[in-house]
Amino acid sequence: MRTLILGGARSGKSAYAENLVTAGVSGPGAVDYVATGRHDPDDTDWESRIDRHRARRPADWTTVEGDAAEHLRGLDDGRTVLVDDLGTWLTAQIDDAQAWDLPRGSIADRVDDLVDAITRCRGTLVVVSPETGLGVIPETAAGRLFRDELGALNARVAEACDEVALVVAGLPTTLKSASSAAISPAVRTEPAAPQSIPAPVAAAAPAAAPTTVVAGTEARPEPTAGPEAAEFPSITPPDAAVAAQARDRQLLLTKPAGSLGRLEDLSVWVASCQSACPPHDFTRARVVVFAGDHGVARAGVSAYPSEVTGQMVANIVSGGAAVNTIAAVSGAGVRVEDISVETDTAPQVRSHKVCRSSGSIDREDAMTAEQTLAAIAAGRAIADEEVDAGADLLIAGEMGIGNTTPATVLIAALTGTEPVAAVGRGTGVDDAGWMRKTAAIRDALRRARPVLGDPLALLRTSSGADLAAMAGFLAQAAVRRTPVVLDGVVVTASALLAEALAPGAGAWWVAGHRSTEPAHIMALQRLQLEPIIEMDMRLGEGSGALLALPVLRSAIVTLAHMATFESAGVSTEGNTDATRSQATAEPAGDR
Ligand SMILES: O=C(O)c1ccc[n+]([C@@H]2O[C@H](COP(=O)([O-])O)[C@@H](O)[C@H]2O)c1
Ligand SMILES: Cc1cc2nc[nH]c2cc1C
Repeated sequence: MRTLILGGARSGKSAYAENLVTAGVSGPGAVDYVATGRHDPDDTDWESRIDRHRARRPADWTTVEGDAAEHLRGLDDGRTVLVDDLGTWLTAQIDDAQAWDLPRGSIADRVDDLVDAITRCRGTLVVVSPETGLGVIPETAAGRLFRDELGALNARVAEACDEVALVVAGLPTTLKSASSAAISPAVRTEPAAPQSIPAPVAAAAPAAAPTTVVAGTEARPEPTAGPEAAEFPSITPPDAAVAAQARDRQLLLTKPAGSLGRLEDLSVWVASCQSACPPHDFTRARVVVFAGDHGVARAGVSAYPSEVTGQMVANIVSGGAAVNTIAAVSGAGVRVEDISVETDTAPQVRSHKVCRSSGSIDREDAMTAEQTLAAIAAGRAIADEEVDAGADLLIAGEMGIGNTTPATVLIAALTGTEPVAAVGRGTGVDDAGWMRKTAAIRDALRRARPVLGDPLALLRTSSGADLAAMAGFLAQAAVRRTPVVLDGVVVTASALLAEALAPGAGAWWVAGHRSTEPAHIMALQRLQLEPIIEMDMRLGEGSGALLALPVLRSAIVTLAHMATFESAGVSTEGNTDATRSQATAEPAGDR
């Protein structure tokens, strides 16, 4: 896939391109950043601009300087390359050819060479280029030459690329789209009109094989994993000795003992996860959005059609979803993974794809046993990739039309709740849709009950590949001693299964928020987790967890950076033993 990102000066084109690359990268160290700007020690403004760009890039990216065309030609299939940008590349070519006073076209051979390399590039390529042709005609001959040469170069590169976007004032507009993945009018901001929801599937429909096929349009072997995918080592809890140190340190800080309330518990938890008191702020917080479709959506259980799942994956890749905007404020990187989306998605987000849609759990298994293991293995591999790339805080988010149905089934099954008490409105189904959803959940629960004591079988019959992958991800985060902020009802349903697969994993998680879904409350109670915030959200994508992240960061800075009574010369009078013992008491169990 080749993508060209155009934009004016300070339009946000580089940040957009970086986000595009980061959202889809499948492994650590897999990004080459081709820096086309040349250093000029005499130009401090230019040098500080280069520094700013460099500081923004993840540490595990490889910076490549030199001949961009040559680098693109030598590339392996699996690599992702960001070329930033063609304006400085062109300047260097004109400089080298001393062509500023020559006629247009004097560096045609170099332009041909680059366009040829882009056309043949086998990796995933994102090219940034300035759009200079919209302003006033430059006053100098050199300025006019540059503008014209760049306009011609952009046109040729746009021709060679599959997708082209123009960024204006930070907002991307798609000029050329590779596939139907572009958002269609089916993505609504309001719930669908009832008549657009497919008719419900008859409850007595005969059981069928799961509607799962091999991913991708190209022939690709279905991913496999052995039984070891679901075997987790015993989980070691966060460091209890450091937790005690952190509690003691809280008492030294310039505030009445216990006055920061739950912030104090959170700071103790982070310190114990990091085995460090004082704890440090997260250096690489990451949200991974697990995307998948669900056959049960065809029973009319959601307010939106299944096509929205693939369309929203493209939206997340482009940086336009809620998760992208909130992550930017909370200081987290975004990655989206197509685990089981029905439609085709961009190649860079589907390297862990297990199947196209999961089965309709009201009448068939969600997956085969092999796919269940492959999905858990995918989630574990994604967690490993993130931790290996330096992630020190993980968030699981999800996107999948119909996914609150399997989530509710899992939670109701594991907490012994009646469907009517657990079923929520999801994306906003109307009353008729809610009744169809309740009937589907009732039918799915009937299929789930015989396998309640077997987490693997429960995932296979009653979840989805995306939920199974999240369970693997959450459990593996605990194996890797990496703290996690949970999101809404779907992520928390997967967390219940992760705890069943890897007992003790829950000690590494906090609940970011409480969504409006009734089943979410039950799942949180079962995990003994108290949500950090409650904002009546029901979006998913990791949005609620991301909103809680600044609270977690605040907990860290208070414990790490507040002055002590001693250092600030503040009297400890009144900081009585009574308040002290109250504050040092073990947290009530709920985090
Ligand atoms: O996170 C939640 O608690 C939550 C609650 C309701 C809906 N969602 C999102 O909405 C979609 C599922 O809703 P539905 O109605 O299609 O089952 C899926 O993409 C979720 O991310 C998420
Ligand atoms: C547009 C849309 C965005 C979402 N994000 C998570 N779930 C979603 C569901 C819909 C329908």
